[in-house]
Amino acid sequence: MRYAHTVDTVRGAEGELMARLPDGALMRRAATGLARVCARVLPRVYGSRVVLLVGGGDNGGDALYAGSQLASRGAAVRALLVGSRVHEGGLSALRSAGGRAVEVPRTTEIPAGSEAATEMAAADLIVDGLVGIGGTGGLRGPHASLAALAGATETPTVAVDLPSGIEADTGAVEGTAVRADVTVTFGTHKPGLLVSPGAEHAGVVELVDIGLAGELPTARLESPQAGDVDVSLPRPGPESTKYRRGVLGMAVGSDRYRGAAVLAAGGALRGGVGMLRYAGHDAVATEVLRHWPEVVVSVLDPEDPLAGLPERVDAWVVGPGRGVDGDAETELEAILGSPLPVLLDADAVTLLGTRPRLVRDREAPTLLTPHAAEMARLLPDTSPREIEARRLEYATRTAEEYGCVVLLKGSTTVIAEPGRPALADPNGTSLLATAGTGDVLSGLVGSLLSGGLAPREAAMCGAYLHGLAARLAHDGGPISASDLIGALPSAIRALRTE
Ligand SMILES: NC(=O)C1=CN([C@@H]2O[C@H](COP(=O)(O)OP(=O)(O)OC[C@H]3O[C@@H](n4cnc5c(N)ncnc54)[C@H](O)[C@@H]3O)[C@@H](O)[C@H]2O)[C@@H](O)CC1
Ligand SMILES: [K+]
Repeated sequence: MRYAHTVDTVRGAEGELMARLPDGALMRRAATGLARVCARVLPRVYGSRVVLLVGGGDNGGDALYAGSQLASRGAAVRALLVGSRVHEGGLSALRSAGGRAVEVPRTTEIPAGSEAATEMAAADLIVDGLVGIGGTGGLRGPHASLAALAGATETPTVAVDLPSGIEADTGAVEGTAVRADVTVTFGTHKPGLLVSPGAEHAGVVELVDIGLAGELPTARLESPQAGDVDVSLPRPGPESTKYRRGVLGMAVGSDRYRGAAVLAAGGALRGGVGMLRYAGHDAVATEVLRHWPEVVVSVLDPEDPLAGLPERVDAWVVGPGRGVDGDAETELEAILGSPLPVLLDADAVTLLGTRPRLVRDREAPTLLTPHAAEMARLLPDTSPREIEARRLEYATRTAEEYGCVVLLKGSTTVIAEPGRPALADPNGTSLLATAGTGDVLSGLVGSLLSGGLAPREAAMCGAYLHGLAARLAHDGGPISASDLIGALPSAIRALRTE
């Protein structure tokens, strides 16, 4: 698991630790770790050209001290100072090691042809020490234009603590932000490094141990790795039967949207469900059976659909392609009235927007899996764009307001449960941005719910495997939701070799 803590928590922990250590010890640890990573990124340190972007705070101080270490190993290091002040200790260390520093004029626009821009383009490495956890709001003045000019070069870029311009606690990006190839972060991850859009600016994230672990409380956010999914995933043992492995009920798809049912069923079957009981009208049920003969189908009578819903199941998936008419609403109400775990996706989430009490008043485990537009129907005062910009915040808010577990789909899948650390899936990929992948996810996560996992863990494992399957299915061209189903078994197998 990767753990991330908010700025306030990091500052508190650093304060405790600093009180017991000699002055400057933490910054020395941070700068040494940073210099080590920079040396790995450079083809060779001796003779290389390094440009430091240095803001007025301790983030700039880290860059200056690391720069001094590279300079003492023979790199030509030049610092561009943009803050209204500069870390004096760092600056004198750089100068003593033979590095040079120039003040950048504090005009807002630094032109593309300026000396600073030319130097960045010609360098072997840019080190971004503009702002770290002390940054507030979008980058201002020369900070913004240096970040933009750095982004216009091909020069490898290492960000100090976090890419300047991303909000440490949320991953929100307002305006220009540095795009790093590698981010060297200190003591613990910051949420913004694990959640998009911030995560997309961070590149490979390297954590430098500065001795903070003992001072840190429970994380705000966790990001599962292959081993975490591997230990949580239910696997059949010698005593398993189809019933013990879990029976999933599925009220998904309609005569109009038959594909949703076929895809969700595929996700459940390849996710390892013991038995899948599908309920739907004749045409869609026939289609499911044609694709997956192993499914046990209940054909619903249009005159009395509730009577045909299967009873002996361990969990339910409801919603994708099911519609939002009166029948769909009555069915949703009936299923939520059971004491079983229920996953609500797509149309079921839309219906919930008009009947929030259906979940708010429910005590049994409930998991919602909306994308941003569906989530916006649950939080009428917001918009999909706002949700995408602040995923962690809105997933957490929805979980709290509805009193259930929420998996917010998209660039970074975020999972929130009241009172528990949120989870950020590390496997997000734009390969998944194609119709039907959400249906596969609902079936996959449903199979894990029926196998006995709690909603948060089922969502964590499902999201991880879903992204991994997309990557494994990808051989250079686009993939479709059906390819994803085929790759799920390899994704489960790959957990042990990742
Ligand atoms: N506190 C500690 O014990 C340690 C801190 N370290 C470093 O210190 C950093 C935090 O340092 P600071 O608290 O000095 O803060 P920062 O260096 O992150 O930023 C503060 C400076 O940036 C300016 N600024 C803030 N937002 C801006 C914006 N949007 N546009 C332009 N300028 C902006 C401020 O005016 C101030 O000069 C960490 O990220 C890390 O790199 C490390 O050395 C490890 C130890
Ligand atoms: K930075």
